[in-house]
Amino acid sequence: MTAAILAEGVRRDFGAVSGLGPLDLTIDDGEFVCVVGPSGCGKSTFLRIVAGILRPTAGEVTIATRGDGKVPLSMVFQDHGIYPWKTVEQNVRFALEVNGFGRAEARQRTDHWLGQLGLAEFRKAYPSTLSGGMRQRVGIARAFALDPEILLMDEPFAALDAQLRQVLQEELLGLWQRDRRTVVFVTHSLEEAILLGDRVVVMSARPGRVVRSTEVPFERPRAAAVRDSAAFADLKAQLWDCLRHEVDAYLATVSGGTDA
Ligand SMILES: Nc1ncnc2c1ncn2[C@@H]1O[C@H](COP(=O)(O)OP(=O)(O)OP(=O)(O)O)[C@@H](O)[C@H]1O
Repeated sequence: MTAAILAEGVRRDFGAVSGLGPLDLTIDDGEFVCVVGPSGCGKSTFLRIVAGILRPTAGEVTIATRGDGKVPLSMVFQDHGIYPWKTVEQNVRFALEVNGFGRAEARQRTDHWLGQLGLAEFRKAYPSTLSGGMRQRVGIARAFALDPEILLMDEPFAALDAQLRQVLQEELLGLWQRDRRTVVFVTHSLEEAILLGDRVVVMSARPGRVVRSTEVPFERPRAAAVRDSAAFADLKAQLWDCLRHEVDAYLATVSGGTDA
């Protein structure tokens, strides 16, 4: 299998602060990888480097796509990343049109995804009039509508209520099972990571490196009920053992006030 994303020795410093790495990670074409790690370890920084919106201080990320989609790569940001001066509908349609979708297809995809995300009746609303969770749904609708070959998601469901989160997790699983796009999904929830991912990557405390990479053994298609199995609980406990060590390291730096 070919690598869709190959990260080699990727580091990013912010002034005197080492934000990330060196990080090495290979993500296969069509693989769904979930990334967990303590707060501030560099998860968003890594995604932004993969997305090409931030340069690494050292190292390299190589992206290889199949070329069978109109959009090679798209990202759902933690802070929504939507335009405040465009309506909900315009935010989604504009992204499609600038990425080469014709007007009719852009309209059809916009309608479909606004409907899927419960935003149809808010299509004419401006983002400032929406709740944080709704703004996040606009960002998700836009990314899903683009159907990119590589989808980068930075805690996309964190601001949503539990029910909507579950609906969208299942929607994302369904989409992925149909098209096998490459997905890199950052989350604070181990449960979400195990439910969705082919693999869970645990990052160290800042500057984040990969400390564990574990295949998720549950068969696809996967439903939310897999969460109730003993094997799920067991895997979650194993990953938490590893993650807790890194969270403790992070807490020690915060309470010690060190910056190294
Ligand atoms: N523009 C910036 N200027 C200065 N420091 C930055 C900048 N962006 C990120 N950092 C620092 O780099 C480190 C990694 O940040 P990043 O946001 O990637 O972490 P994260 O793992 O995504 O955090 P969280 O889980 O809290 O969202 C943090 O210590 C952060 O403060």
